[in-house]
Amino acid sequence: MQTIGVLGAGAWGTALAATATKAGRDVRVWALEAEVAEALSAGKGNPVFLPDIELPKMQASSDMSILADCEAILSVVPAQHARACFNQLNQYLTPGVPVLLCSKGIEKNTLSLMTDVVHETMPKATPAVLSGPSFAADVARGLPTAVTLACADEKLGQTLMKAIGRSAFRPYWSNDLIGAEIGGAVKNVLAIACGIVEGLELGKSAHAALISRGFAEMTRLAVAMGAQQQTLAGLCGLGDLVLTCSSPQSRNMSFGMALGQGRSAQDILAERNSVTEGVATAPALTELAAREGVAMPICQAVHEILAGQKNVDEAMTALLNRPFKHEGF
Ligand SMILES: NC(=O)c1ccc[n+]([C@@H]2O[C@H](COP(=O)([O-])OP(=O)(O)OC[C@H]3O[C@@H](n4cnc5c(N)ncnc54)[C@H](O)[C@@H]3O)[C@@H](O)[C@H]2O)c1
Ligand SMILES: O=P(O)(O)OC[C@H](O)CO
Repeated sequence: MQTIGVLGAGAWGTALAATATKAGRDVRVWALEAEVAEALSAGKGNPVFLPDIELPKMQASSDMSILADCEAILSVVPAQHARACFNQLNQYLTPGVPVLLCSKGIEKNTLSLMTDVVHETMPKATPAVLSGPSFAADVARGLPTAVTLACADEKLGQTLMKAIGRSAFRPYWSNDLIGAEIGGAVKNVLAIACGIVEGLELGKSAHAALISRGFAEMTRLAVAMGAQQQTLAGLCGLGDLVLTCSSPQSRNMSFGMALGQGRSAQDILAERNSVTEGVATAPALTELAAREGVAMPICQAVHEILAGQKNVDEAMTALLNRPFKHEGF
């Protein structure tokens, strides 16, 4: 597998394109913004979404036909834009081509996971999922991490791992696509909650308790949707949850911190050109949890705050006054 297409040149698409280039692949990048495509093609990095990081030169275009006939596609557009992009991408795919889903979110209103969106828009494609603890800036700088690469077919999974893996970017194979998707989507909402706890200065004990109970929520939903429990204990679940809930380098966590400090969601988002996936995923997750009959009180509290149904203090008081119960998933 030599020719790799990358759909989306935000911070993560750019970092993955750089990784695959360093791994020796022939990489082609589709960027929505012409200025990003021009800068990447000229070897000037990505001044919009990954400024001040030196990157290898790569072929890029804002014309999606650049992805025609690639042997694999990495999809790295924000979850709420995936469907529109896939509708356009479909015409350029060869039958059976793997589409490795690297974004972390659930589609609003339809409650579709990204694999569902692939099935509905690109029936020729074979979906796979890449998820795990990985800040784009770290990966683009060549700092080491490990991620889950979930693919139903182990042989195809191995081929994809060899195509994009390097010593500093270590994929581990799993056959559990649903587990990998749910882990990545839910951790973003939980990171907003952790940020709120941090912004309210509730202390590190509260922070750790929230991560642990959040992990129980994530696992409950994933298992109810057919995932394997052990997947959530891996890189795409606990691994990414710990990373995203631990550092203001996370957009979701820093968004939550600002909310906890009393700022409005609208004001915080207006200052950003980057995506904060947990914001759109929170309402979708609340609906999905209700549909599956799964209790997700922390994620629901985030949704209630974002929907203006409760302020942060009211949401926190409600969480702390839930009935005592048996621990566990
Ligand atoms: N940045 C990270 O560290 C990181 C790591 C792992 C996963 N992810 C996931 O990758 C996905 C992309 O995030 P990112 O950080 O690369 O993005 P980003 O915040 O750096 O950039 C925003 C992206 O959204 C794109 N965009 C905006 N409007 C669009 C539209 N109408 N159609 C298509 N694309 C549009 C922009 O072109 C750009 O690529 C998200 O799901 C995120 O959760 C990000
Ligand atoms: O900056 P965030 O919160 O979107 O998190 C980035 C990655 O998903 C961390 O693995």
